[in-house]
Amino acid sequence: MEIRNFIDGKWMIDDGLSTVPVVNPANGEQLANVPLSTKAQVDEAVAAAKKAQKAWALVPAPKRADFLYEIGFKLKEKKEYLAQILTKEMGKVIEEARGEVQEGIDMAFYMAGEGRRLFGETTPSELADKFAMSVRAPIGVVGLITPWNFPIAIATWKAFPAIVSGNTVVWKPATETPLMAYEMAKIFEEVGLPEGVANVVFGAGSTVGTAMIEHPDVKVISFTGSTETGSKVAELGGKHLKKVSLEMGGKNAVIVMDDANLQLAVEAIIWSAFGTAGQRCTACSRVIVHKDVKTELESMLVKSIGQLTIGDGLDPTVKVGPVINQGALEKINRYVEIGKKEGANLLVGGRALTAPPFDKGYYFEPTIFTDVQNDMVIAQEEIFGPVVSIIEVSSLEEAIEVNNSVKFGLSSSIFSQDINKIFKAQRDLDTGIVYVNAGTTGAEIHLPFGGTKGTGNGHRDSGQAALDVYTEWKSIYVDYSGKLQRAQIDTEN
Ligand SMILES: NC(=O)C1=CN([C@@H]2O[C@H](COP(=O)(O)OP(=O)(O)OC[C@H]3O[C@@H](n4cnc5c(N)ncnc54)[C@H](OP(=O)(O)O)[C@@H]3O)[C@@H](O)[C@H]2O)C=CC1
Ligand SMILES: O=C(O)CCC(=O)C(=O)O
Repeated sequence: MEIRNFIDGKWMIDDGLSTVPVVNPANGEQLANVPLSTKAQVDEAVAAAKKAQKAWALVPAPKRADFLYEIGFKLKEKKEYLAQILTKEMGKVIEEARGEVQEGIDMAFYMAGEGRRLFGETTPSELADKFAMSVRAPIGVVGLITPWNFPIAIATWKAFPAIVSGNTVVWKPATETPLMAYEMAKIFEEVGLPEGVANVVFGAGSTVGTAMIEHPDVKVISFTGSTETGSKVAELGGKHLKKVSLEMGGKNAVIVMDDANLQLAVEAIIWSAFGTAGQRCTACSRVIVHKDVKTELESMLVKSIGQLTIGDGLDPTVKVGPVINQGALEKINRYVEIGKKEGANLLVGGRALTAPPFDKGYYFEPTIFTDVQNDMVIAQEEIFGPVVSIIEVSSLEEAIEVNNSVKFGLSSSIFSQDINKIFKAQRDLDTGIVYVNAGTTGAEIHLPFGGTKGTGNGHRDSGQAALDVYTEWKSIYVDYSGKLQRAQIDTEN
């Protein structure tokens, strides 16, 4: 199958472009070819988006929202079909793929609801016969750059709030996982979204992403990906005075206190560390455990890991699928070797699986290191694979300090039954998301999603907060006194 760019409501025939294969990480099967677009396609897409934007902004927001409802219904109708493709291109197990498509459906309906809200403010004026209000105004053409680990959900977190608030979008999906974007473009076409409102341009980040950021008609860049790439995006965006929203890496921890329900903590750690083979920015990659329960927690974790089936995510009995590609496998392996050299003890796992039936895909055993010191590389850097470090602490204060000592600030979690400890922790943990008696993953789409420090730059995806990325506040004063009333004139003296 040849994937095509979707620009101005049309499928482009870019015969001159080179292509790269899209590969199923579970078994090496070639699924499609994706074009490597150039600046020329970006220019075309941005021109189409710019042309469409003025008219789109004048469509009443509830009518814009009607398209999102239609998109939501289509996603629902195609949920199983899309989930199967998602598992094939990205590797996550089918129940997680269904969950991801569901996030897209939820986001479509949630943001469609915004078409009848998009609340502004009215306030009293200082002056008589004067009305004061503020409204959200669209910004223009928005560029979206998305990663491979959530190839549909993250795009919906960005595209839907942008579209409902009157912007038009140019979306560059990750080259590794273009099929979800291709399917989404088909849905844009099927629901009759006006030409140019949503455009999809496939290709390498260094070419297509850069061309989008540098384009003078792209006013906002919304990026999710690694901290390394995000900082390049911010630098280039800053140079071109773009509004840039960044969601980047994480080094998330589950804190297990001495009074925790250990069974619950174990289930949460297993799910949030090894779900999606650890390739979530919210994945648990550190367990910060109170010394009094460390040994018991470790033996429960080892027992639980033994029950995880590894394999092709399309098999419903499989709990841990492959990682995305050979490069990821090698990166995870490197970190495991570093951990061993640093003196951490390998409790379980630690190897890539290369013998049949795993030899055609990219599989890594769920891995736990224990006796990890907080300053070790494996305790500080994002590994983005199924590897967890256990760090022992003696108090809640120490647990919070360890949690906060990394350069990232996305998600954290505490297991305790003591309300005082829980409230202290939710106040002092410095991440954008805090879970209590639950793992570090599983964000809901109607709350802000994002993090502090090296994870973000102050913006958020999802929830009402996402609207702040795609709108400008406009304050409007209407004077109906019929005379010139001068504000800011002090008449008292
Ligand atoms: N905080 C959050 O919300 C989330 C963060 N992440 C983070 O994303 C990372 C994994 O995703 P991954 O795709 O590898 O991340 P990358 O940063 O490599 O890529 C993300 C996107 O940026 C593009 N890109 C690459 N280079 C540039 C560039 N110079 N200019 C503009 N765009 C560029 C990529 O394109 P291409 O690859 O096609 O070349 C891709 O579409 C992890 O670090 C993870 O923590 C993931 C999900 C959520
Ligand atoms: O697990 C979650 O809450 C969402 C994770 C996510 O979006 C990501 O890892 O990219």
